[in-house]
Amino acid sequence: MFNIELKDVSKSYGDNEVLHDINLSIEPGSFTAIVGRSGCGKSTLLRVIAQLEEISKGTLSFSSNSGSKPKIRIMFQDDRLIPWKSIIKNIELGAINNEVAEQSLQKVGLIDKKTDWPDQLSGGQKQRIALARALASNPDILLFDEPLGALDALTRIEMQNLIEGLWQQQEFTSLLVTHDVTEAVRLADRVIVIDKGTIQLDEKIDLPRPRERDEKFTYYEQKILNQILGG
Ligand SMILES: Nc1ncnc2c1ncn2[C@@H]1O[C@H](COP(=O)(O)OP(=O)(O)OP(=O)(O)O)[C@@H](O)[C@H]1O
Repeated sequence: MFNIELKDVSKSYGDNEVLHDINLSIEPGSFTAIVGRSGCGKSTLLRVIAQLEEISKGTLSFSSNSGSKPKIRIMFQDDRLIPWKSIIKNIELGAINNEVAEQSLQKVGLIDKKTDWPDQLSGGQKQRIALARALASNPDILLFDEPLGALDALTRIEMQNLIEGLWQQQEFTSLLVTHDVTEAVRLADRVIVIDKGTIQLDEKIDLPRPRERDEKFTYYEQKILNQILGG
């Protein structure tokens, strides 16, 4: 299990400094949500952690007892399935073998779709397949870049429950970028609010699971929303 450590991390695109001196330590197996206004740098932070972007300043490190490198997977708003491969073949791309791919498909409840083509599935089903593909590789760290943003409200809640359940089972470290504060409070142990490339609020969510939208839940929602809107 890996600790993710960012020290004084900045990221610029030309003259545009998108992240400024970010200091962040993320514990192994934790679930962190990153929220903030559009364009505040959420996705950039995720891509930096995924090492899809080079940082301009500071250090990013992953520490563990084993000394090995973490396996990091990322899930996007679009499913990124390969249209000319069947569902099971898509999942096998992430899996060690066929058996693991089938288990993963079972976990997301779509084993009966294994010989279908991506085009034959709904948007919600395709996102479940994308999740199955990411999980089939048994990642240490799973990054979610607004993966539920295009789904209808009911499918979204179903997916949230699925992600929560699988995270509890497989114990990977989760980082979720979302616009939806309710989603962040429902899923995360910790919610980070970013504005203008810096961390404005780092809130521990101290609620039992599964979470109910009770008084304490709405307290967190309101506090986080106020920070985003007022910050
Ligand atoms: N590849 C890039 N080249 C240049 N500028 C970029 C690049 N990627 C992002 N940016 C800029 O960095 C800033 C932050 O973008 P980012 O995608 O991280 O924001 P975000 O908070 O995820 O936004 P949204 O919620 O709208 O997805 C924006 O001003 C954006 O234009």
